[in-house]
Amino acid sequence: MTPAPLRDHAWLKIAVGLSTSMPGELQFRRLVQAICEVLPCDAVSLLQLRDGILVPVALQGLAPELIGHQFRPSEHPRLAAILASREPVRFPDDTDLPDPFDGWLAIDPERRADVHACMGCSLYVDHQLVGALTLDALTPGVFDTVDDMTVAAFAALAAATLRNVALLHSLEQAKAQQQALAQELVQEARQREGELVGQSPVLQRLRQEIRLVASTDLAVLITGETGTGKELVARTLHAQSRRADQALVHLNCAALPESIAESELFGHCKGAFTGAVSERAGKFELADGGTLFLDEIGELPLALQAKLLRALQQGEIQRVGSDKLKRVNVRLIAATNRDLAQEVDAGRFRADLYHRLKVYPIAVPPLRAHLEDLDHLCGYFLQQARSRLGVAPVGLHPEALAALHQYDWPGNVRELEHLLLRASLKAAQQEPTRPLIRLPHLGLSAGTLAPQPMPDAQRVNNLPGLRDAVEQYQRQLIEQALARHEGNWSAAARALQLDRANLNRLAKRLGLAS
Ligand SMILES: Nc1ncnc2c1ncn2[C@@H]1O[C@H](COP(=O)(O)OP(=O)(O)OP(=O)(O)O)[C@@H](O)[C@H]1O
Repeated sequence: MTPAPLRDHAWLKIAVGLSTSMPGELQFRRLVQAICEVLPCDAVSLLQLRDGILVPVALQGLAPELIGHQFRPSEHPRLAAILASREPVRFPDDTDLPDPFDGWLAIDPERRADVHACMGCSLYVDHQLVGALTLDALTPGVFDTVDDMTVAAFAALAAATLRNVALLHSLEQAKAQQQALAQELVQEARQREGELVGQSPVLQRLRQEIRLVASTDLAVLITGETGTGKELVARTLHAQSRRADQALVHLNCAALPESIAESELFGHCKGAFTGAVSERAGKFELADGGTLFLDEIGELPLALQAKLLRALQQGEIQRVGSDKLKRVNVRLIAATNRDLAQEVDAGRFRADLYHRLKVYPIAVPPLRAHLEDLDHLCGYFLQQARSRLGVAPVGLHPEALAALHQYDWPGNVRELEHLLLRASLKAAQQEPTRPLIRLPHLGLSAGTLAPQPMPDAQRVNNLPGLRDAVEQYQRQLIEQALARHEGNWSAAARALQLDRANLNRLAKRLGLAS
């Protein structure tokens, strides 16, 4: 066929459609319109193969309601023949094979005319069958003048359009998935947002600091011993910031094998390394608009520290395997129980990153520095334990509370939380209706208890008599034995070389048992 100027125009329109991201439906429609302009046909259909069924995605010259139909190739021999061939297929005008579009031509509103001339071409993308293009006309023999090359060129364009639209669709899906994931993280952050319990001056100051820095976008470095509540402080800070409606993305740098650390932080492209089977966003991208919480930052490998610094300085990240930079707007909160200044001196942490992170340092105090909050914290965790274990309200014997006040809490608030959970379980097992945590339930051996300081006045004026001192010593020995044998009175009696009844009597007299 000799291409006419109008026809050149049609090719151009298709090419422009392919190079833009116009909606899929529109691209398909433009394509079939252009084919009708170039070729002498009355009807064109572009069919997409979905799970073995041909589904019309664009029609020209055919009844519009056909768009909702589905065509099983096994029920339509002409379509089956088109799919079975890599070359354009022409059907003789007098073929016995029924045409799927008989009676559906739009120029025949009575739906009476049968299609006379018919041809079609299968569509392939990367050697994969993706659909079919069909051309129909009422005039017999009209396609005899159309050469295979022109039809094959249209088929290639149709296949490219199908691929283009599928690609755009999957990109949109990936974006939607990413947004859904970010939203999930926001929800999770809200659910896990605990309450910072305590009214001591130390905690009041901590709360003030959180409030002060929350309203800014400054990087915050939270330091403190393990279990002091650094993560809780980070969550509270995010919840009080203007990013509260966006994600708080948590990354524990200590649990990050060096080999995947970069991809976890910055994401990767498909094929960037073995196992990178698909494109994946990193934590930085997921936190875009929100907060990235890097826990245990002191454990981040040196090589990654340099990349993190660059991302913070430039506000741009690069997925592993990609040469494109992506702008991100992320507020960083980092936490560590290491002395980062010391790590810098030892050459294990970059000084420039350290200074960048500690724009606003917050030190979370150890529990022994705010023991005034202990009663309040106990109440809070006992209530939590009760609902977690599904038991009756759990009480705390004054002696047990006194022992908790004597302990020096190397594991801080987390240790208290776990200890009370364990003790609640033991107490509820012994007294299900009115569980009461007693000294032995705590499992604290006397050796771990710090000596209780005696008030000065008592020390001078109120020295214990011998009897009191002996009783105190007996009490201590019994408590130790009970703690060592997890509250088992018979085992404790054996360890103390007493019989069980004598131990009971003695314990009652000393106020250790009722
Ligand atoms: N003041 C507090 N009020 C209520 N709960 C607290 C408080 N401080 C800590 N907790 C609780 O103690 C547990 C440990 O806290 P968190 O995980 O925040 O500690 P961390 O300092 O981040 O520990 P690590 O350094 O080991 O990661 C959590 O369950 C937390 O909710």
